[in-house]
Amino acid sequence: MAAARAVVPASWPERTAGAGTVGRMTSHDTLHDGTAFQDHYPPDVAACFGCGRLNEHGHHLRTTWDGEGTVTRFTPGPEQTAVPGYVYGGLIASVIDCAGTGTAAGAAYRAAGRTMGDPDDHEPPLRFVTGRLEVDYLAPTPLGVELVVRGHIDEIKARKVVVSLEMAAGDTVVARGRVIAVLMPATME
Ligand SMILES: CCCCCCCC(=O)SCCNC(=O)CCNC(=O)[C@H](O)C(C)(C)COP(=O)(O)OP(=O)(O)OC[C@H]1O[C@@H](n2cnc3c(N)ncnc32)[C@H](O)[C@@H]1OP(=O)(O)O
Repeated sequence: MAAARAVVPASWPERTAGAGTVGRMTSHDTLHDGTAFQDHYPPDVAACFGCGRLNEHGHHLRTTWDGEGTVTRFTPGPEQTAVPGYVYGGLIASVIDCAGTGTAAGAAYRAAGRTMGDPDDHEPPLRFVTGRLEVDYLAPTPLGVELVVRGHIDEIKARKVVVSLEMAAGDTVVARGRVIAVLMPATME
């Protein structure tokens, strides 16, 4: 356990709602302009295969606020087949993963009273990686249908955000997941 490696501003804990609490909407929260959290990732962490806008081969997953929660939408192509007509489970996990880490980043900025992409914000970026990913596959996921993942922030601490997620294909909930997102350690820079 090496808290000293955390890339987190000294002011962070005092500016959150408090360790162990669920983040709430604040008056500082202005990221409701249609841009996605991933649109504002610094270039050095914008190459993720799932959500990096700079990865030309990736999925370019984008997560936005939807009220107090978040939403991520993705329509798998036919190359994402598991068995004919149905989506590969690893892809489903990937979508939940990046929806979770994206939600964590958005929630952390919101809790800190910061706005992602604010050019006047010179504090260190809050970058989250996956510490734990859980996925329950509840129903076969049809190809050719937009998948809608809704994220809910369960817990925010200084170095950790826990997000629960639900994926639907049309009216059918096909998967549920949970992501424990942890501030990216300096060793990954
Ligand atoms: C930046 C955006 C890029 C896009 C990211 C897309 C998602 C990804 O694919 S990321 C790549 C996959 N993930 C990785 O490679 C991460 C590899 N793992 C690591 O670097 C470390 O183990 C890391 C950072 C997860 C945790 O580091 P560590 O120093 O152990 O964290 P630490 O400070 O002790 O723990 C912080 C909190 O997280 C919890 N935690 C850490 N790891 C885990 C885990 N595996 N399971 C559950 N909880 C965990 C701790 O219990 C602690 O919680 P609490 O405060 O409640 O006690």
